[in-house]
Amino acid sequence: MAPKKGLLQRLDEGVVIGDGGFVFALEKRGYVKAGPWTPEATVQYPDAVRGLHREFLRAGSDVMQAFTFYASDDKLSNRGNESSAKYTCRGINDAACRLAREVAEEGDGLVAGGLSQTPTYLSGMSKADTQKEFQKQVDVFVENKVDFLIAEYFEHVEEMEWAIESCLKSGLPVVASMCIGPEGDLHGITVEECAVRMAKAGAHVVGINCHFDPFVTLEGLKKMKAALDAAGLKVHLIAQPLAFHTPDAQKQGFIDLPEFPFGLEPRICTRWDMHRYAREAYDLGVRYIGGCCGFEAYHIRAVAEELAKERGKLPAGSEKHEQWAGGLRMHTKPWVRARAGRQYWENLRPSSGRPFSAAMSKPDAWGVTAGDASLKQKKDATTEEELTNLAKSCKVANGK
Ligand code: MET
Ligand SMILES: [Zn+2]
Repeated sequence: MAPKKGLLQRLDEGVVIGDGGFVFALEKRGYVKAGPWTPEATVQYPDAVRGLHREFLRAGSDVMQAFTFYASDDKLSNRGNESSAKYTCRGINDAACRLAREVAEEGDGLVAGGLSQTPTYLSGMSKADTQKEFQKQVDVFVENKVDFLIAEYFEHVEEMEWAIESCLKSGLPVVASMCIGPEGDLHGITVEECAVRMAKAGAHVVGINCHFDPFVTLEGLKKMKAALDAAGLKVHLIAQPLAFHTPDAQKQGFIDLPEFPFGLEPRICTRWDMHRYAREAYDLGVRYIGGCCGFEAYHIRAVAEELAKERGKLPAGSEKHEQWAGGLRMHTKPWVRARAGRQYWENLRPSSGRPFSAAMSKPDAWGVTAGDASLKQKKDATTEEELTNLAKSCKVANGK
């Protein structure tokens, strides 16, 4: 058997499809707790994690991202989290790598180990302290022989540069993806400068994940591309946006919207939104195209179907999904059979079914970020008194 092609060769030759949102999907299924959003499920519920990898593989994902989001030791022991003590940082990351590899081997998938932003940085601690947390995860990724590393969900380019430096020591290809939009990072660095700094730090692929919808994300990527081209920096681009519409989000993205995280459902993108996203991303020159929170397997399948010509194949999951609603030709009712075509779904404006819902919300906009005292993290659980004080500043809870 020919050896597997690596990430960079695949990107040079064509398009690579990423996976979808693990913490969000597994939270809904009952295996991840919203709040800490840590991935101890790799040890507690390996079947659930394995099953989700399989769904994405069947939908067309070329990459199995090991479920190591927020699996730095400091996050696993933040605000009363007992996952570090119970399962250990090493145990959770190691199990994640094994599960991803197991499923990747069932197809032609690549395995990525992932780092994300840390409470250590958010608390204003040093580069050495922050990199110590990264190193614990990178060591496990190297031992498990992952195919590449992905530093994702960073909202400050400074912490991202530190993560890239830690990743590069492994000798593996490094993907760097920030959760920022067209307005740039949370310390006021423009999206253009973030891209240039990630590339200069040595990342092989740079871009954006999470926090914004596919189309806002692509606006950010357009700016990144222009800045990279102007600086003569040759790197590939990655997009892994939300599957929620966020036209009203500000700098801090969807976590600032009042519906985050338990009332976002009316904003979910359709599979047809994802066709448009995949096409626009490809046309912009993005070659690593995937998803983040809210992306389920059918969203990834839509990306794979839109890019079927470019990839020379359809995903296995298309067995149960004829292109452009073709399966509806088998429907019993004539008005539903009439919908068996591309034009119908491209012209549809779906309604929300909620008569008193507005199209947009007002973000919370507390305006604090790393360096602010209110963002200092701690190991102790949040107290009742702290909660009561926080609720006083909360508009929705006070009926405003
Ligand atoms: N790759 C991570 C996941 O899907 C990214 C989460 S962003 C909050 O869980
Ligand atoms: Zn996300």
